Amino acid sequence: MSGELSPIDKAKFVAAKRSVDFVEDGMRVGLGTGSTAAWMVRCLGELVREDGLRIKGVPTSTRTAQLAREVGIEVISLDEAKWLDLTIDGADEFDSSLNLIKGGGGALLQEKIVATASDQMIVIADIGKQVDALGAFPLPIEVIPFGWQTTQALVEETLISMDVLGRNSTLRMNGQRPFVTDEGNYILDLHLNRIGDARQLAMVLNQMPGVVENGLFIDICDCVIVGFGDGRVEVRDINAGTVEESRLDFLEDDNLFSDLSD
Ligand SMILES: O=C[C@H](O)[C@H](O)[C@H](O)COP(=O)(O)O
Repeated sequence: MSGELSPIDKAKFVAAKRSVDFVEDGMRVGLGTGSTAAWMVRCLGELVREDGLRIKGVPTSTRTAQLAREVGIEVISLDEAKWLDLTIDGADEFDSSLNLIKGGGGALLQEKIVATASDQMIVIADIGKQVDALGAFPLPIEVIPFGWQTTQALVEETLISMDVLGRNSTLRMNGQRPFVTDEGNYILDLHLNRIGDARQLAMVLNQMPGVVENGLFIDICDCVIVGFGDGRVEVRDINAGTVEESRLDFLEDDNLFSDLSD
């Protein structure tokens, strides 16, 4: 039951639950990837099945596509949708300007394409993801497998010359083999500790041959919904400059939450 869930899981759940209030009938919705986004997909599925909500979902990974179909959401490709009303996704870090690090689950490339093709991007996160400066979470960059070590050396040399990085990047592994993204690429995690100029870093990284995309999301997120372990939720809208607080008191009664807690 719900009592067995950690405060972080409760925080993720309440942020996800609040986010589906922003989904309206007929919308084309980008569906993020990760543990927080998975709660959101389940909450949306419940609305589809029980309230007759009609939406089309564009998943950002094969994992999310599978979950969305399982819970009853109609899945279409981004090319079928062409443009999206809203994307809801998790994040590994967010700062006060709502710039993000994403890609802890390796889905940054599709996530960035989908979020950029949306009228609005809402991030859902537990309060532990909030930082003063991005970079404590290792910054993922997606690289082409061909010559990846040469790309890694180029990245490191360039960042050392910018005083951003010591020789400290790692190839993400899946057991004994490199982790492979949905697009067939590898991930390098850059251990930066603190990123001074995230906008400049994002541009420099994407200019390097072999780098497909980086996990910095600059000026893409419009709103973050922050969940707390006690059921409190804050909706922070960067464009409106507003913070709306509420509390979800349903934790013990919520069917979906109880089901997932078992
Ligand atoms: O590649 C993965 C995504 O960027 C996730 O949204 C991010 O890693 C956050 O995941 P979680 O909600 O599991 O912390």
